[in-house]
Amino acid sequence: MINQLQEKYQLSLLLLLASVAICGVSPYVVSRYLEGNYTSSLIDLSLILGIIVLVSLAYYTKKIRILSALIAVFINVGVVVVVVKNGYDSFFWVYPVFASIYILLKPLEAFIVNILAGISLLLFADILTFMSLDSFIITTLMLTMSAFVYSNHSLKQFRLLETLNTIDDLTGAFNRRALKTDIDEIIASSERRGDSPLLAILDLDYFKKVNDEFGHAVGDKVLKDFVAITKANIRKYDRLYRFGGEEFVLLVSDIEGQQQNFIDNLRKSIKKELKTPNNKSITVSFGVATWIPNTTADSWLKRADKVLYQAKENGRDCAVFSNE
Ligand SMILES: Nc1nc2c(ncn2[C@@H]2O[C@H](COP(=O)(O)OP(=O)(O)OP(=O)(O)O)[C@@H](O)[C@H]2O)c(=O)[nH]1
Repeated sequence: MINQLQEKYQLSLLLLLASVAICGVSPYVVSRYLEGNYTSSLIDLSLILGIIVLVSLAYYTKKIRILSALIAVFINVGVVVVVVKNGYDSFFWVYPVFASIYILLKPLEAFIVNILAGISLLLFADILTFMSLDSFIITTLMLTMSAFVYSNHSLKQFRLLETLNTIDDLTGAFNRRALKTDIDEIIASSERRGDSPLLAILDLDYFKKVNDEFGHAVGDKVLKDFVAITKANIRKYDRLYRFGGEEFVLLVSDIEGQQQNFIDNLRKSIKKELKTPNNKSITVSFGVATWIPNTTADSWLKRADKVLYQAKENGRDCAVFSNE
């Protein structure tokens, strides 16, 4: 979920960057060709074509992070080459290129890439023949540092947005929206790699009684405690989602051969640690369905829900595995 949001955002920025590069650099390809400056025209043309190819690859392969990094290096090398070749005439391209690196990389990475490009300019281009060293250092540093601050701030805002979009604010578990995306991803990766994930629906037993006896605020705290205990007893890559009310979904990535033990241990840990204010154990019923070929998000949830019903019928505080 988180990645998908970021992916879409990054992809739209890449498309914007490609459009700006085409509109901004194309006139120079033509004018330099007409002036007889064929090498510069060819360098500009290569820059445009390279950006188009890399952005198209990002669009079709969705390997956005690595291709963004390649584009960043490509355009920074490009601008150094252009300034080495054309000197003062092309120097001012340094500023928009340095700023656009922040679209492509994380703030610190962009900062480092820009510093390296700045050093390369000093080493390989004759910029000190038309500007002083202080002017070069101060103007490029001011630009890259302002872009760093802005980009860092945007990154923080983006992360906050991701959290608001994917986390249940009462319990801190992932929300239903995140579940939908993650189930689709886990199904796709199981089909590709033959993993054995499982999906379990966890439903607190007699939770209404907790609310009735101790009040809604205590009920809320029990839900939060349940999430904290469950998270502490699952592995790093397993994820817990609030499905609604006192019902949660657990997605366990790859657990071939240990499903029964894993679920039993989790159920027992919750029973041991989750308590009412008068120290009575709160138990949980589990409906568990392992991934099988041709599973869809819907059919997976339905299989788990069906056996959850059986677990409740069997007297609760137990786990039933689907054999469908
Ligand atoms: N405190 C609190 N209660 C909630 C929340 N969401 C749902 N509930 C309560 O959860 C209770 C669910 O009750 P039931 O569906 O009857 O389930 P149960 O009492 O756990 O019984 P079984 O599932 O059959 O064992 C209801 O009383 C809801 O009001 C919440 O966010 N906070």
